[in-house]
Amino acid sequence: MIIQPGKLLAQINTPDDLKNFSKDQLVQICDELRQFIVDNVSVYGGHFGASLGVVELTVALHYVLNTPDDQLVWDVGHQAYGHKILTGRKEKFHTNRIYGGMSGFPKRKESEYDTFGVGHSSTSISAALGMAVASKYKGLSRKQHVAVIGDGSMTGGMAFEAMNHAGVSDTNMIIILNDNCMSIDPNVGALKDYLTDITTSHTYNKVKDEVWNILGKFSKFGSSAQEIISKVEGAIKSAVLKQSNLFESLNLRYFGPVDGHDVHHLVEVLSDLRDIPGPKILHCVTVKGKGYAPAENGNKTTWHAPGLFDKVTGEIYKKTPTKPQAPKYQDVFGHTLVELAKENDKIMGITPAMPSGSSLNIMMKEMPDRAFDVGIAEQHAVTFSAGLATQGLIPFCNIYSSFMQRAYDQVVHDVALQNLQVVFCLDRAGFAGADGPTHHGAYDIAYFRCIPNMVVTAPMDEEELRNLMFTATKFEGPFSIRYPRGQGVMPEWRTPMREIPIGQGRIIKEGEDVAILTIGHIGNYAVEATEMLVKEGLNPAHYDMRFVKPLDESLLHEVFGKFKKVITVEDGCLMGGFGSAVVEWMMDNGYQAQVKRLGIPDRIVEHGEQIELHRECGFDPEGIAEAVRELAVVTIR
Ligand SMILES: Cc1ncc(C[n+]2csc(CCOP(=O)(O)OP(=O)(O)O)c2C)c(N)n1
Ligand SMILES: CC(=O)[C@@H](O)[C@H](O)COP(=O)(O)O
Ligand SMILES: [Mg+2]
Repeated sequence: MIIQPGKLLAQINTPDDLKNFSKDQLVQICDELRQFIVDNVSVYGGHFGASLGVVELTVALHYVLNTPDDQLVWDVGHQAYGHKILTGRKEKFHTNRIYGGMSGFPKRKESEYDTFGVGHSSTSISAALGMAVASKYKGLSRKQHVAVIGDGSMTGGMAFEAMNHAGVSDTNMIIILNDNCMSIDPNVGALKDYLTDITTSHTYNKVKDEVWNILGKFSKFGSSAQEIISKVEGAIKSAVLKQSNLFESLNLRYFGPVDGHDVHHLVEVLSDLRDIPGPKILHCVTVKGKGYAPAENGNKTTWHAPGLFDKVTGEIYKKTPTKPQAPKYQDVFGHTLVELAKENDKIMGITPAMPSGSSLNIMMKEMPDRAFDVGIAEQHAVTFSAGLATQGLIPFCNIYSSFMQRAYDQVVHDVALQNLQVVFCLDRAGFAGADGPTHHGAYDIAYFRCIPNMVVTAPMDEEELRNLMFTATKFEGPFSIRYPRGQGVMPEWRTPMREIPIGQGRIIKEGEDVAILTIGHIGNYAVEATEMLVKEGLNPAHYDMRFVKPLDESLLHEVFGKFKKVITVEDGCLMGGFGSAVVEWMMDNGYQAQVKRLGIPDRIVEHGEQIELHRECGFDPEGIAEAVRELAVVTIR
């Protein structure tokens, strides 16, 4: 079903088309753009509240700027649906995040208007600054560079590293701080309080408006007039604000706060700012979910990415299961951590800005002094955990596999080198699904298993997850547990917990001719595959290795002693992953076997449902079965 846009939006395929409309028509264009997003996301899914919140900003930016020549970088990119629709992708917007369709995030290969590939937060200022410095170097002095960054993303350290550099760069750059007081969950930390302070300070805002008026009038009178105004403005601002303005202290001229839903005012402000040289920041106050009542007034976390919903009633569709459902792994983690923490007062919980996504919010609610949302700050989350561990506490640091890439040095330098007891729970390991390659947790097995001291594990089901979490509390060193996005397999998951000997795998099914070695949840596909194969008269064995590091050596002696044909299966990158570990072990121990490794190949795998991506990469149940069939008939050369 292709959804029809409103009358004006129908005439807009590029920002040049937008510029053909009068300023007075922009309000209607915003309404139609918002409606088009509601119509599509309610039926096809995707991120929601963030895009609604920047509709006016998006229209104003493309109206004022000369994109794609002027360069616009969206932070994270989950708010860029309006941008995509206005820049040539309205017709295919219904394929958003669907296998083979357009990406849910800006992507350079998708459009020349997508200046930078995004998905992970807090990169926009660095990227836009790089572009701005390049323009300056090339003598393109009129070109503008804009980074649009949310208040949540502004809590990421990279954003501050970039502002520190931008402040001394003398480049044409506007940072737009889209402040809606929300990350996915409510935003946290002292910066959030600081921004609220500015937004609500009446005295400051009154003076600011007056300064702005003067500035607006004189901004076109050349650089010496601007310099004087800038000094006056700076003096007034710091006299008025209790503390000096954070951004001004970093040499970024601060403008705002402005109403991010007043498209006319935004057009004026952006037109003025475009003519002011140097790095500057515009503080826009917006409402996440703006213009769609259930999202604007309801639970903003739910409406961040609500799934499909009835756009008229605002009812979010939930599947009504006919039989008891297995829980999500994240919920098993969340409840189990509380259970463990009740028994062991050393246990603490840490998440960098994903309390709902990781289910650490369960512990945050029950034990607020022992569970922390530290903002979008993966590096800090890891080193903060390391600090806790030095004091004899046992931090469970829960980070999505792909976001953990940010904190690699902290894992090595701050945790592993000191052999500290930090438990890393890597959620969303394996293919993330519709979020695509920026979010796939493809590399963690490879990048963790090469770190000395690190134990690397993956549970095949809920019971195993609980056992591994329990085991981690007894192990005095770094311990990682990876599990995927989505449901497990055990509706009755509250099993008693037991300690698993470090490095011990298990046999799932005896067999002959071919052995399948799996790691983690994907082992359930191997169970399906072996059931299919048995019906066909084949009888492969199946082992769930549980540990990538240390590997279960006695089990491997048994496997390679008995089988000359082995298949490894992992929902992780083939290069350097679990299969590689098995082959290395085989070589080191003098065995010879034909080994077929199944997993994520050495290329970028795009977005789609997890099962579609598993199929594409040949490790869905049928793919595993086919690999066994092929191997069963081939003899070693
Ligand atoms: C490095 C990293 N950590 C976590 C996330 C998950 N994440 C995506 S959007 C988001 C909240 C961003 O908040 P903000 O920038 O204020 O944007 P808003 O949704 O409020 O518009 C988070 C935590 C991410 N994309 N990247
Ligand atoms: C944009 C972003 O990074 C998050 O919103 C992410 O899409 C959340 O993923 P989950 O839905 O798996 O929690
Ligand atoms: Mg926000």
